[in-house]
Amino acid sequence: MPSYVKIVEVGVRDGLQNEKPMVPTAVKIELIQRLANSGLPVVEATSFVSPKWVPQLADAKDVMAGVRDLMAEAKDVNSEQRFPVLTPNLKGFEAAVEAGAQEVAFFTAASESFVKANINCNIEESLTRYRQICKAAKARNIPVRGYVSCAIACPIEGPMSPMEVARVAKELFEMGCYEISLGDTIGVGTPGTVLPMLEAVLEVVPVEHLAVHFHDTYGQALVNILVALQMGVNVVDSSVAGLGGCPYAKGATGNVATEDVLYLLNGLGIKHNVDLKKVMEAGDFICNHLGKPSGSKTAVALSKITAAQSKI
Ligand SMILES: CC(C)(COP(=O)([O-])OP(=O)([O-])OC[C@H]1O[C@@H](n2cnc3c(N)ncnc32)[C@H](O)[C@@H]1OP(=O)([O-])[O-])[C@@H](O)C(=O)NCCC(=O)NCCSC(=O)C[C@@](C)(O)CC(=O)[O-]
Repeated sequence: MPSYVKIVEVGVRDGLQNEKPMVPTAVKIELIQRLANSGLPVVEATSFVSPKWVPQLADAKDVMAGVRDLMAEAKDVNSEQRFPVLTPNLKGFEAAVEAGAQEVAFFTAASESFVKANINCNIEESLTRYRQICKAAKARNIPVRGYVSCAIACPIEGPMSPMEVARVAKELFEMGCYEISLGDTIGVGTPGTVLPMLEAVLEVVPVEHLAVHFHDTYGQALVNILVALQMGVNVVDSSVAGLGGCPYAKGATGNVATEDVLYLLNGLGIKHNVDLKKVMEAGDFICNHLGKPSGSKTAVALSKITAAQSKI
């Protein structure tokens, strides 16, 4: 089991990208600010994707204007805090760099159908695009993270082969990604499927370069995270208040809630350097704005205790 886990907060990007009503840019920036203030080491800020494909993130450039101030503050206090953005092609990468991004991430999948539906190309074409981004990023000293979606199953094709997940992860690692995030995009995995997938990937990518990204559709995310931790993975993606979903899988819920992951890590005595209370406050802020209840069981339980205590 690792002694420290790095949480990659993806709620502002992965969570909000699925929200239909437009969230004002100022709300997104305040959410990023609140999450950064909780001590989260990585807060994914937005995506430089086509606004026709993801209208909610059409304000990426303006969001980054707010993030630039946070990056300056982080530098002032000598913090390693990072605010990566998603870039699906060279056009997105150039726009992200121009907007001040200091780290980027790109995303492919183990499923041909999902890659086609998500970025309108096949897996090999996506890898070719990403080699171009890696080259451009290396020239500017910009770290690059890679996602493999459908690491367990695809909403269109069904169960995925662990060998194919490993093949794509290896390609991303070899082209220069410092971290590969394995996504159970539709949250169908259990330890029975997560274990063989991780075993296959660990054959080709060193564990210190892996992250896990579980959606919680069937309530299996925490147990899957535990399996990953037991295998030595120490980077976990999560989303404040469990925001999110998958546009291609009806009923798929958001990422595992950051608050729930923190509660698990506290119980295991694993260090994370994040203030759970401040993450809960950030969750309240965005849930109030969206008019939705929190998807975090921990946040709901702890809020009830606090409310009960305030009545005594
Ligand atoms: C990749 C494309 C752009 C291909 O989309 P396309 O339609 O094939 O692109 P194209 O190259 O043919 O260009 C069409 C138009 O898009 C523009 N365009 C082209 N590129 C960009 C760009 N970067 N930024 C802004 N605009 C762009 C381009 O300029 C042109 O504009 P027009 O001439 O028609 O006005 C599109 O499919 C796309 O943006 N997809 C993004 C989908 C997405 O963001 N999905 C969610 C993220 S993945 C995810 O959530 C999973 C993850 C990571 O969380 C892990 C997990 O849970 O599994």
